Amino acid sequence: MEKPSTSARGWRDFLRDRLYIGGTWVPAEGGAVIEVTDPATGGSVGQVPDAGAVETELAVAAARAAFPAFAALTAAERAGMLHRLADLIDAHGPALAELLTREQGKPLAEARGEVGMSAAYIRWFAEEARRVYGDTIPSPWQGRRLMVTPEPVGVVGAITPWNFPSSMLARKIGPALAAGCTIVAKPASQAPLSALAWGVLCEEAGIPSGVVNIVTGDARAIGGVLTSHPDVAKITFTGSTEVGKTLLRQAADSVKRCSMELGGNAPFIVFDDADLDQAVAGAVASKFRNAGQTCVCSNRIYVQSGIHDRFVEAFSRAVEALRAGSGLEEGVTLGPLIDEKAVVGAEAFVADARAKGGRVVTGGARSKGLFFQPTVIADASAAMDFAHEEIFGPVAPVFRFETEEEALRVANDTRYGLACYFYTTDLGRAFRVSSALRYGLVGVNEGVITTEVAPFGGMKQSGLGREGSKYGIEDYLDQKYVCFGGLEERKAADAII
Ligand SMILES: NC(=O)c1ccc[n+]([C@@H]2O[C@H](COP(=O)([O-])OP(=O)(O)OC[C@H]3O[C@@H](n4cnc5c(N)ncnc54)[C@H](O)[C@@H]3O)[C@@H](O)[C@H]2O)c1
Ligand SMILES: O=C[C@H](O)CS(=O)(=O)O
Repeated sequence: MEKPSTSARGWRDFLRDRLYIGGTWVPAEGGAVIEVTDPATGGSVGQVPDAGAVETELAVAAARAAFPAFAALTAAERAGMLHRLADLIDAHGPALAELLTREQGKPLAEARGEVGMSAAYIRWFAEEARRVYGDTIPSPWQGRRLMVTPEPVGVVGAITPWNFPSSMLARKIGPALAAGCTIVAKPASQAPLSALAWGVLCEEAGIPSGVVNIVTGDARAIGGVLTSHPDVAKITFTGSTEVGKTLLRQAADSVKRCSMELGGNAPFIVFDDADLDQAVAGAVASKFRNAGQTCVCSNRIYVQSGIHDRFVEAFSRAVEALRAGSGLEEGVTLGPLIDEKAVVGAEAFVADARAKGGRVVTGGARSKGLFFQPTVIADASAAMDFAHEEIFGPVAPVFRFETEEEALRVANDTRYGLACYFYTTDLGRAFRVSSALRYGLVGVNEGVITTEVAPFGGMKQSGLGREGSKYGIEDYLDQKYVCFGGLEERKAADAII
C-alpha cells in the first residue's frame, strides 16, 4: 500500500468552514457561522457552519443512502480504507496537532499524542474489521443448522466533546466503519475544526461519499434529529453525564442502541507503602493532563496519614514546576482552560473549599485570560463540592485517610465509576483494592493508562458500553440468529418427479 504524500501541509490546509455531507462541502442553510477562538489568545482560528435540523436530516439521508453499498464491501476492503485513513493521519500529524492546539489549547506535545492515539484507534479497528466472526451452534434438533451472523446496525449518530476533539471521534468512526456502518458526527462547537479535518482525511482515504458526515452547529437541534430519526440505528455519545441522560431519554422513544462515555470523579489513593516519587509523578500526570480537563483526571487525591505530609510537600513542588503558557510554545506543560465558564468553575471550587476549611498550598487563582494556576488544596473534606462533582480543571484536592477500609469506602462513595488510581508496593493490597474499587478503569502505580487495545468505559453513571479494544466494535453489530431447517434427506414419496 503506497504511503500518502507527506508534502508539508500546514494546519490551515485542513481548515474547513463547511459541513461535510454526502461527500460534498456545504454551508449551513442561511449561511450562519460559529466563530472558533484560540483559548490561549482569544484570537480567531476559523469559522464553522451553525447548522441545525435541516442539515442534519440531509446528513442522515446521505448516510442512509450510502449504507447498503458500504455494508456490502468486504471486511478487507473496509480495512484497507481505514488503514489509508490512519496513514494520512500519521502523515499529517504535525499539522493536525497544531490545528488541535489552536482550537482546544492543549500543549502541542499532548496534541501530537492525541493525534497519534487517533491513528492508533483507526488502525486497531481496521484489523478488528477482519475479525468480526459469527458462530455455528450445535442444533438441539435433527435436520437443522444454527448460525449466528453479526450485521452492522446501520446509520450511527455520534456526538463528541471539545476536550479530545480528535481521538474521541476516532473511537467512534473506527468501530462504526469497521463494522460496515455509516455515521453522522457532531463535534463540540468549542473545538469543531479537528472533526472537519477528518472530513478532508476521509475524502483523501477514498471512503465513499455519505459514509462519514460531519455536521457542526446547534447541539440541541442536531441531537434532536439524531436521537429521533427512524433511519438512525444507534447513538454514541461522549460528554457530560447530564447531557448523556438527556440523549438517553430522547433516544428511548425509538429504542435506539446507545453507547455513553460520560463524566468521572476519579479517586487517586496513595498508601503508606507507596513509592513516593512514583505516586507524585502519577498524580501530576493524571491530574494536570489537558489542564485537568479529561474525564479520567484524578478528582480526589486520598493520602494515608503516614505518608501524607511528605506527599503534599513533594506533590506541591512538582505542581509548581508546571509551565503554563500557549500550547504552541515548546516546553509548555499547562495550557488554558477552554472558556470563561471553565475558569469560573475552577474559582468556585477553590472558594468553596476555602470556606469549608481547605488550605491552598499552591495556586488557587486565575492568572491571565483563560489560564488558571495549577492548584493543590490540602485538608480537603467530603463536605466540599469537589468531593462529589467533576472539577474539570487544574485543581487537586488532597484528603487524608487512616485505613484501607476507609479509603475504599470514600473512593467508592460517588455516582460515577469511570477511572481510579492507587499506589502501593504491597501485592496483596494491589489485588484486594483493584477488586474492591467500582470503576471501569483502574491504574495501579500508573496515572495514565488509556490505550486503544484495552476497553475504555465506566460503571454506574459514567457510561454504558466500552470503546477501543476487542469489545469496542460489539455495540455497532446486531447478532442475527439463523435456523436452517428441513435439511433431512427427503423420502422418495416426497421427491418431486
Ligand atoms: N467518558 C469519556 O470517555 C469522556 C471523554 C471526554 C469527556 N467526557 C466528559 O465530557 C464532559 C466535558 O465535555 P463537554 O463539556 O463537551 O460535555 P457536554 O456534555 O457539555 O458536551 C458534549 C457534546 O454534547 C453536545 N451537547 C450538549 N448538549 C446537548 C444536547 N442537549 N443535545 C445534543 N448534544 C448536546 C455538545 O455540543 C458536545 O458536542 C465532562 O463531563 C467529561 O467527563 C467523558
Ligand atoms: O477525557 C477523556 C479521554 O477519554 C481521556 S483519554 O485520553 O482517553 O485518557
